[in-house]
Amino acid sequence: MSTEFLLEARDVHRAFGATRALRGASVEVARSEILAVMGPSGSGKSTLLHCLAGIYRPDQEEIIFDGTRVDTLSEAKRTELRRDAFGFVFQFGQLVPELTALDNVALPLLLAKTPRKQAYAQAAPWLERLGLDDHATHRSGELSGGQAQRVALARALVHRPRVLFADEPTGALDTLTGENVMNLLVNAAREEGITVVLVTHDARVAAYADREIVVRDGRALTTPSSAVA
Ligand SMILES: Nc1ncnc2c1ncn2[C@@H]1O[C@H](COP(=O)(O)OP(=O)(O)OP(=O)(O)O)[C@@H](O)[C@H]1O
Repeated sequence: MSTEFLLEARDVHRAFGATRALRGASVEVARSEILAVMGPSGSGKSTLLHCLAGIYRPDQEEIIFDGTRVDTLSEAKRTELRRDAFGFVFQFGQLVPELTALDNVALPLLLAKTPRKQAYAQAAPWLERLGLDDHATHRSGELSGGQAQRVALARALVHRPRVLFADEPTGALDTLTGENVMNLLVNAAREEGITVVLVTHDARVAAYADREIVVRDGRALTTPSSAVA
């Protein structure tokens, strides 16, 4: 099995009842690449991200991560893979509002049974790195949208994932705040060599990526120009 790419979808199909969200989507993501996934609303972008991330199991064909078939793994193994190798940033609602910013960042490590002291020692520098050290003890429900998204980013990166999956990470933010979050996301990914799959509607956000693909009618097209027809 080829390990040239870190992550691949090969001819992936996925339906929800009568809705055929993916109809033979194929995509290859190189190591340390930042890939933007664009396309119209309802075209299958989020479904593709969920399949690549081992959240949804495709109805047909393959997802391969680092040379291993993900779609045939047990639910428990896919959960383990997501926890250990992947990080996630979504548009909304990822933080536990009652917990402080620092607790939220430490949470994935605590859930992975990292000793408490070590988890907090690992989490604190991420808040600092994302310009949030003054907000470490604030409850996340009290943060602004941009601050909350930076905490979510710190939480997604704290265990040094191999792949960061970001689904409209700036979708709820104003332009300037969104740019700030994207700069932090891209810089952190480049410094850590983390591969990024970034779903976005916004061409300005996609411009941060190394490459973009367009999803249309459940299939992935490799260049925007080929999507026009
Ligand atoms: N959990 C689900 N249950 C039922 N239908 C779903 C589900 N998830 C997605 N769909 C349907 O599958 C199709 C593709 O949805 P998906 O969310 O992947 O598109 P998208 O390109 O990410 O859209 P958007 O840009 O609007 O978020 C849509 O018709 C959607 O309604």
